[in-house]
Amino acid sequence: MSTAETETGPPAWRLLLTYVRPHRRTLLAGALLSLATGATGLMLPLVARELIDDLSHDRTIAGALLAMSGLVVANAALGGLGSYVLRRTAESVVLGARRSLSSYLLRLRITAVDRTEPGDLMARITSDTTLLREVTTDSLVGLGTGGLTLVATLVMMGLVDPVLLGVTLAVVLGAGAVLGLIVPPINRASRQAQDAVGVMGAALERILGALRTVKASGAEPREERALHAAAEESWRQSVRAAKWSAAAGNTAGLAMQIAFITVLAVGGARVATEAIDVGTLVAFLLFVFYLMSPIQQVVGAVTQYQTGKAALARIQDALRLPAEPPVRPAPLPSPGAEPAAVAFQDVRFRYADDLPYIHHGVTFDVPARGMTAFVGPSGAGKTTVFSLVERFYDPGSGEITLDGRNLADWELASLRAAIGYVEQDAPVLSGSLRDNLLLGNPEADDGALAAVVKTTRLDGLVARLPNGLDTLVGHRGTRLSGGERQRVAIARALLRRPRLLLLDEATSQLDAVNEAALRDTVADVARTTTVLVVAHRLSTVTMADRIVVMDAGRVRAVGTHRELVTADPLYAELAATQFLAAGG
Ligand SMILES: Nc1ncnc2c1ncn2[C@@H]1O[C@H](COP(=O)(O)OP(=O)(O)OP(=O)(O)O)[C@@H](O)[C@H]1O
Repeated sequence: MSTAETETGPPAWRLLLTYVRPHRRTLLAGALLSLATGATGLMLPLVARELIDDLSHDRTIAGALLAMSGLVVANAALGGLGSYVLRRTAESVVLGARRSLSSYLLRLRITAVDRTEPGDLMARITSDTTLLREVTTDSLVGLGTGGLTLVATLVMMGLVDPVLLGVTLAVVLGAGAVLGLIVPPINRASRQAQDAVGVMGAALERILGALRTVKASGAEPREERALHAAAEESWRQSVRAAKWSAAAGNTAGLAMQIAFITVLAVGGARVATEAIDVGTLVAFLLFVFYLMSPIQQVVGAVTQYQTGKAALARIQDALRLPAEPPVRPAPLPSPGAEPAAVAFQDVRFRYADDLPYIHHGVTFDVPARGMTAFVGPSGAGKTTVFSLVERFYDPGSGEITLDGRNLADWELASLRAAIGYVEQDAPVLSGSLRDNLLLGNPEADDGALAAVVKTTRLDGLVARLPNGLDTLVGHRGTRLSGGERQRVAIARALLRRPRLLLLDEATSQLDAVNEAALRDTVADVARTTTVLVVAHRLSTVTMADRIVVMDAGRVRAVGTHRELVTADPLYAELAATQFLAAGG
């Protein structure tokens, strides 16, 4: 996702408000506590003036001292409570953003996933959302409470001495103009720093996902350089943002010092001409001192918002990726449910508008029950057939039906609930063997689990493992062999009691004994379920009820093994080479 994508769409603050809205009451409570803290601070100069007045008129100062002590204690207590409430709210905002973003990412369409780096998406959930914490407390509350305190302080100053207020305002407004120039680069640098964190996440994911290959290829130094480059870019941009933030903070600090000195000089002259008394000057100077905090707060809010805005823009980019509608989980087929029929009618499909067509009018008809094998050279578009049946993608034209009903008319969850899908590279997720098997049907009871473990010949493995089904299989199932992963994937799909089983056969991985056993299992399943197999083995194909021969995105022949060997030269050639040469 490029930085340019942030230029469109609603402003970042609107997204921030969406996350903040559920917490508006606690945020308001925190803001009120902050204001109360500010108010107790504001009252101090007035009491100080009383104290000086009492001293100069030989009155007792006990009352004033007591009031000052009370105000100091109240200031500390309210301040502490306020900052806790605000921090807690900010964490809740982060939680809300993480929840909604992670739910959204789970619903991403596969087309969107094809175009993005998982590592970068991960950074958006982990790192970018974290930045919302400061935006909520520092920016929203800072701007609100700091702004109000600022106005209240200025009003008090105006009441004490309008002339000195004019002097103060002149200095403050001058500083404001300078700040207007300093702030925009903070946003740019922050966005680039966060983008670099995303690049780093993507590079990390790429390396850790294939660490064995990286090591075997001796690619560590190059990959290390790529990682370091991304980390350094983030550092460089963060330092740039820090430089501008520091300049902004110090401009505010400098403005206050100048205001202090100017007020001292002008106020001193006014005391000399008896326009005001010393107590008024001291009170005004204290107000200038108290002005420091809200001004710093407002400046901090504005600079902090630039970082938050950059993070919000990255979150917004992720939320603009195409996603599937939210689904209610659909019930799995009940035992003995009717098998499904599948048909493709003149389907044309390409993975993206700028890519060539993969299917150029694919047509076939698979009746309910039985086994249909898809064969053809590598890249013919066989796996793509399965992706379309699962509605990972939608066809450009033509019609795909399940039970005679267009896939687009199915509720996505019900459609997928009817299907068991075994991918070619048989993904296994980290966690236990049991977690992996139950992934598609968490309700399955121990009996069903044991039965499926037996039919997929995983029982020997389970008996050997130290913790049986509860043994952890490692990241992507690295603690299992390729053949075991394949069998786990098949068991997982079978446990769903699918009405349609899509089996993308692995090109190798199963030994002869297990292969024969699984063939029997699949043949068994095909008696009660519709089974589609992308076949790479002649042994699978010969037992199929029908074979669909695909080549370059078209169906060139349909028939049984016996028919096709004589009727279709490509099939005859594939069969002669046992599918291995072409199926690769
Ligand atoms: N997500 C994707 N984005 C873009 N192109 C893709 C994508 N997936 C597959 N392709 C392309 O689509 C074509 C068909 O792929 P497909 O996986 O359907 O072939 P296949 O017949 O199953 O091949 P094999 O027998 O090697 O598994 C290939 O040329 C591939 O490069």
